[in-house]
Amino acid sequence: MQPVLNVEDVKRVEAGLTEVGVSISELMHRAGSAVASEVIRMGDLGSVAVFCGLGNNGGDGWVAAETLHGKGVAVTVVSPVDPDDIQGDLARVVAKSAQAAGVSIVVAPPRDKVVELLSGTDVVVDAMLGTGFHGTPRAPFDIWIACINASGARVLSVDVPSGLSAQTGLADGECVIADTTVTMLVLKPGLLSDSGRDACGAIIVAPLAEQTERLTIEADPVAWRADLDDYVDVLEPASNAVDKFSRGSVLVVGGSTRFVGAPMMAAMAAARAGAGYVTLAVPEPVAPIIQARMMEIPVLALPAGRDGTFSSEAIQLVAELAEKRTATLVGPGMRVSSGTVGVVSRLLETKVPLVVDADGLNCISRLTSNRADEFPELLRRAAPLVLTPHRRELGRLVGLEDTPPASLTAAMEAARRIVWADGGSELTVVAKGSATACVGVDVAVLPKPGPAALATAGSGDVLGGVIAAFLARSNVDNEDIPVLCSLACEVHGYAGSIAAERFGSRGAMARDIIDALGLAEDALEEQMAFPDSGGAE
Ligand SMILES: NC(=O)C1=CN([C@@H]2O[C@H](COP(=O)(O)OP(=O)(O)OC[C@H]3O[C@@H](n4cnc5c(N)ncnc54)[C@H](OP(=O)(O)O)[C@@H]3O)[C@@H](O)[C@H]2O)[C@@H](O)CC1
Ligand SMILES: Nc1ncnc2c1ncn2[C@@H]1O[C@H](COP(=O)(O)OP(=O)(O)O)[C@@H](O)[C@H]1O
Ligand SMILES: [K+]
Repeated sequence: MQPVLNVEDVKRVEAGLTEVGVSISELMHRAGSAVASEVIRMGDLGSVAVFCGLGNNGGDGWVAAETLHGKGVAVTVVSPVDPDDIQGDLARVVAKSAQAAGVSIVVAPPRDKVVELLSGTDVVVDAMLGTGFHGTPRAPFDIWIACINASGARVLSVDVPSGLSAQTGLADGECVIADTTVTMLVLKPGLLSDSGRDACGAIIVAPLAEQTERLTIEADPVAWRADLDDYVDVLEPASNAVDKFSRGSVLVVGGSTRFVGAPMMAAMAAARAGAGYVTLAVPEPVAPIIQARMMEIPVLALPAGRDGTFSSEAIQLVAELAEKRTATLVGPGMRVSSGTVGVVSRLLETKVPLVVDADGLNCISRLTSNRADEFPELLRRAAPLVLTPHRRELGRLVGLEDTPPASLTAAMEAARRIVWADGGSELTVVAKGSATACVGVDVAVLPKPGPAALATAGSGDVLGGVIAAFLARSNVDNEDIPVLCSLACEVHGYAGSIAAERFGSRGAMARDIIDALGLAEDALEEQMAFPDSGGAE
């Protein structure tokens, strides 16, 4: 797994490196030379334009420009001010050095000059704004960013695309859309989430020093990005000596007269994700409709109230059904009523692995008056418990119903309030979004995010089914459940890619993701076994 550090903690690595004798100036030289190497690797370098800002991000750009110039590349630096007028000492020194070496410099060009320069440029190095960026890009950078994005040149961003927050992944104004981002020392969360996913292109981490890895771990990574080989041990190896029960049995509890599709999708997804036996428990009025559409999955009709949701008579029956299965998923399409709240709280008392999704989560919010983090005894149990909220559901769980988490880091923070209050390794919160974090008490694991095709109604029900199937199929220790959930997210994401290929990136529906799950898992397993064979990136 690769560590991800909050931007403020990157400073601790920087300080640690200074203590072992690697100065900031030395780091800047190494950063600039890492950028230059990557530019050269990009090839076809007729001419390169390096757009520099006034801080150390700009300093990296000046070093890269001088290095490229020294290798005979035609390079022009675009700077808002003359090197002598750069305020920061470090950046001024490297800018003057580049100037003395004969690098061509254009100072404060008007927009039409920038456009003209870009029209003859093959590669742009974006060294305007780095981790010191805050707010909205001011002139001239706002103009330069727009011109660069419109230019069609290949773009390499230094540390982070200018205009993007390396911490939140949000961009208040326009940000550079890069083909490649060479980020210094370590991954930062904003590169992996929200607008960062579109802006960064391929991300290359330049560690800059051999001590970086140790110092990064000492600086307490906010999350770990999973690699395929991290998943090798979390699922049981394939065997022919199985029957349908030993392959894992899943109970899906959900549905109401208002929502019939959600529990069906979750149950189908659990079956496609390899559970040998899936049973669906739904309120009695909708059971015949659902059974008529489900061939492989038995549907159990449980007592319902006049509102079309589970009634209190269903509570004990559901618990007894769950105790006979390897894992249970509760929530899809269930609505919030006194009966469904009772079902969820009773299931939490059982001894079986449990996934709570959708209205199951809203039942927990109802039970705790939106403060799940203040009632840890409700969630504390011996068997695994996985909550799968999207950001609005997560907000409702922790008193942020009016201001749900708006970034990956905010979502991880909200999820941590729940898991840290609980304190046990049985609980994992899968904080879903355009980037998802699987947050346990000791670690937050970031799966490789799937395509935007996943943003379609029912896609969350599918993920709930996959996680339940994986819990049913796996024997991992509680500590490894965040990794197991991360694998479930990657299978879901890969299935989204297959569905998008088949039905179009905008046409894929949740049912298509379900149908691709089995192929997606096979393909991922193949990539795990033969990591160098390529496959979907
Ligand atoms: N960490 C490390 O070990 C290493 C870090 N390194 C590099 O240092 C970078 C961080 O450098 P940094 O701290 O100087 O900040 P940086 O991103 O250049 O920005 C500051 C400048 O931007 C300006 N500015 C801010 N907001 C703005 C806005 N909205 N619109 C316009 N301007 C705005 C701000 O102006 P101010 O707000 O102060 O008026 C100031 O002039 C980091 O990303 C990496 O590339 C490497 O050298 C090697 C090792
Ligand atoms: N832009 C996106 N890129 C990648 N994955 C996404 C994106 N938007 C949503 N997802 C994923 O799709 C799923 C949507 O879940 P959810 O919001 O619960 O949907 P629903 O309630 O409609 O079933 C989650 O797994 C989420 O991580
Ligand atoms: K930048």
